[in-house]
Amino acid sequence: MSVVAANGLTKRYRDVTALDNVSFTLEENAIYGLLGRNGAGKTTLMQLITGQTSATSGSLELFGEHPYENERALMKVVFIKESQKYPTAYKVKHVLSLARHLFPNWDDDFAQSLVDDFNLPRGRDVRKLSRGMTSALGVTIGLAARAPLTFFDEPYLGLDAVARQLFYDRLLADYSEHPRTVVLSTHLIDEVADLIEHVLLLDRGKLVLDADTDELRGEVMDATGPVEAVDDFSTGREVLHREQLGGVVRVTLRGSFDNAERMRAKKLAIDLEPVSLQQAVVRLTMERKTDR
Ligand SMILES: Nc1ncnc2c1ncn2[C@@H]1O[C@H](COP(=O)(O)OP(=O)(O)OP(=O)(O)O)[C@@H](O)[C@H]1O
Repeated sequence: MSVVAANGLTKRYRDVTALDNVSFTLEENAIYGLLGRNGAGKTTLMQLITGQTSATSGSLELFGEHPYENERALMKVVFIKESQKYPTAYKVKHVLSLARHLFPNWDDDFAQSLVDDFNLPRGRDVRKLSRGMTSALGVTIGLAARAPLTFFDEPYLGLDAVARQLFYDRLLADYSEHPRTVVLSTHLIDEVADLIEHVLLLDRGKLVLDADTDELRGEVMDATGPVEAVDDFSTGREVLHREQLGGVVRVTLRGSFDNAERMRAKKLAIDLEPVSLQQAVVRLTMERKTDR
């Protein structure tokens, strides 16, 4: 059984179609990157899966059940967002004890070690935490909850680079000991590129990419060389981007590049280079734009 199964999922708000006929599954024990530009529909999708809103049409299953107002299914989920609000007059330690009661798989030792790692002041009122400390508290809860399905909706925006790296390291180490399904929604794509195994890319409500990260890396390449040779080599491949300077052109291509093809590129004096995940995502979303 898939952890999440969405079929033809659509969410409309008056004149905005936030999600448009989206179908995908989230499987057990994998780290997903939920990517897309501002307003692409990422938060809406996470809100639907976590039962915070209902779909206009389409079907959605969470652990085989309908998520809306379904406590049993939702017990298995933790959703951490950037602007997380906590009860007023709560101190950090109170938030942690609340979390201990909310999440069945909560690991208190792990939570305490994260509090130390992030230098969180246990006795401080949550309203008086800095932005970064608030993010660190969210990250601590999201990790220590060890929920079978964990969502991080950019909760680490306030974290500095060192703290973000700490988060990635702790996530990876804990995930390898306690595998679960993790969804990271982020704009810092290159930072998480080595972490995410699968990419879901939304573009204006549509799911434009649902691919394993490694496969994607192998199928999006920059080819640079003499115009005629590159144009010849591009035939049969999707051209995501093209830049020409005099007689030299660089194109971003999507397709398969086996050894024979790489040899052919070499013979044609074409320099073939894989693009970063961030670059691939930028090209894929920009290409859609010029499509319309
Ligand atoms: N409650 C709402 N009422 C009306 N429109 C909404 C509502 N929530 C979201 N939208 C619209 O739906 C679209 C998708 O928004 P969503 O927050 O899901 O995007 P996102 O990918 O999470 O964006 P970001 O990266 O900026 O956080 C946007 O056009 C947004 O304005």
